[in-house]
Amino acid sequence: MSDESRPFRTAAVIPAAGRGVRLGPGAPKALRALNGTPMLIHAVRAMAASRAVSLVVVVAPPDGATEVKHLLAEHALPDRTDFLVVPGGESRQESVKLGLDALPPGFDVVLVHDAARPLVPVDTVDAVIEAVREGAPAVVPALPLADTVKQVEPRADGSPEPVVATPERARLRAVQTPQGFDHDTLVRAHESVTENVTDDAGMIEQLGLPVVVVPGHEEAFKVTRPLDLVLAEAVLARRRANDGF
Ligand SMILES: Nc1ccn([C@@H]2O[C@H](COP(=O)(O)OP(=O)(O)OP(=O)(O)O)[C@@H](O)[C@H]2O)c(=O)n1
Ligand SMILES: C[C@](O)(CO)[C@H](O)COP(=O)(O)O
Repeated sequence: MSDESRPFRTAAVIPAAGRGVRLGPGAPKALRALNGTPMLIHAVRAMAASRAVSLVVVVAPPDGATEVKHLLAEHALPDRTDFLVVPGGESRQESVKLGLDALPPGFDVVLVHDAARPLVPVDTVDAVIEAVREGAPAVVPALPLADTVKQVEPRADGSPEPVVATPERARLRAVQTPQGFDHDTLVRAHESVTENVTDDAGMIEQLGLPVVVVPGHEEAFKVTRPLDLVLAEAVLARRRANDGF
């Protein structure tokens, strides 16, 4: 974390190297269009919308770095933000690590944000950054669950899975991105945790360090399956109607 003699510097790493298998056949998910603009560009704009974010590192599909550089050059983005593009890896975890490795020195706060969450509002981004600046080593935006969740015993043979527990719903949260971190803590986590995790905050938990939650936002949902594309287009249409955006 920075000392008090200089301001915090914040960078965002956007893992965008996934195929999007659950979305169905087509281009890599981050390059597919929402309202005519690639999902990745929406996600980049969402990070650059925060005045605190001075660098965005895009982790591109392994063979797509040149195409992503062209996309960044072709679309309007804030002048105050710098951009870097690096090729990604086999897993989300590996892609985030490659993005972290590309960060120049001098950043105190790092956001990790899925390209697949293109519509996160800037207030959520700023709330995450603020909580890290106030001293939390790791911060996640999250929402309470609408569904009851059952823990099951998976069955390889396809037979009905037995329920083994019903966690108390009031204590569960659905976690979104951007997740925010003290830079050195996140780097240490990516260097030392070898188990597969589904989010970066999970690595911080494995180091035994605290992770705190700030309110997430319903528009920060992840585009995973085809129906999510319908919802994303509807959110953009509502924004256009409300803001002329
Ligand atoms: N090797 C990978 C895999 C995923 N991601 C990124 O991690 C984010 C969250 O992953 P997810 O939504 O699961 O995307 P995919 O892995 O593309 O989806 P699927 O599992 O359906 O293939 C996405 O922005 C995705 O591009 C990545 O950078 N590198
Ligand atoms: C990081 C994440 O978006 C938090 O909810 C999520 O864990 C990514 O999971 P995925 O299975 O790689 O989409």
